[in-house]
Amino acid sequence: MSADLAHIRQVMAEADCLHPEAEVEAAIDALATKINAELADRNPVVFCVMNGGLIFSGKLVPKLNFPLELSYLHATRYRNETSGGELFWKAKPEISFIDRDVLIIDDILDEGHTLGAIIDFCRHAGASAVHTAVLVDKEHARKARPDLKADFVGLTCVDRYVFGYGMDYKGYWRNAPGIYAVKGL
Ligand SMILES: O=P(O)(O)OC[C@H]1O[C@H](OP(=O)(O)OP(=O)(O)O)[C@H](O)[C@@H]1O
Ligand code: HPA
Repeated sequence: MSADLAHIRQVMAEADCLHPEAEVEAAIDALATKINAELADRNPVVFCVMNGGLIFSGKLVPKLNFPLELSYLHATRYRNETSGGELFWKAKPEISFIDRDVLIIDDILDEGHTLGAIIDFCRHAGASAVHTAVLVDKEHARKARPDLKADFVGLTCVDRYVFGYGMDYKGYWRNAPGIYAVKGL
């Protein structure tokens, strides 16, 4: 079904900006500094989690100043909806990472089902260490594994449905240049 573009435009017009572009860019800079300090000698395989991780990865990876290999994987459980379902692998990693450090880059750690499943997959597939970077960690008490934290977190956000910087509202506004919360959600 095609999207109602008037509704999509209205969502942007009415959204609350939680983190403007300059703040997000500063957070990405700070994350890069930390990752450069911690992973410089690890020769990692870096995986962008599509689709949401695309913008964040594109901004972060060029700021990493050490040798790495870059690829992608695609696991999804929201499928353009605003609540999650079962995790579905659209693309498993193709590049080998046996006995390698892996760095997973995703846009948001919400309930954590997605990141948890990706970490499990990478460990079972032979990664020697799995590091995780998320642009946003959403603060609430519904985490699938309360002990699961991302190693590198750019920003936190309140418990609302957010979009921008790769995160979508019904497939749209991944291009929004800041992190916005949908009115009423
Ligand atoms: O912590 P969770 O509650 O599991 O949610 C976080 C995941 O949900 C989103 O992906 P989505 O399933 O929407 O796929 P997409 O990236 O292709 O939009 C987001 O990009 C994370 O990967
Ligand atoms: O708040 C969110 N926004 C966009 N995508 C998401 N995936 C999980 N939570 C969210």
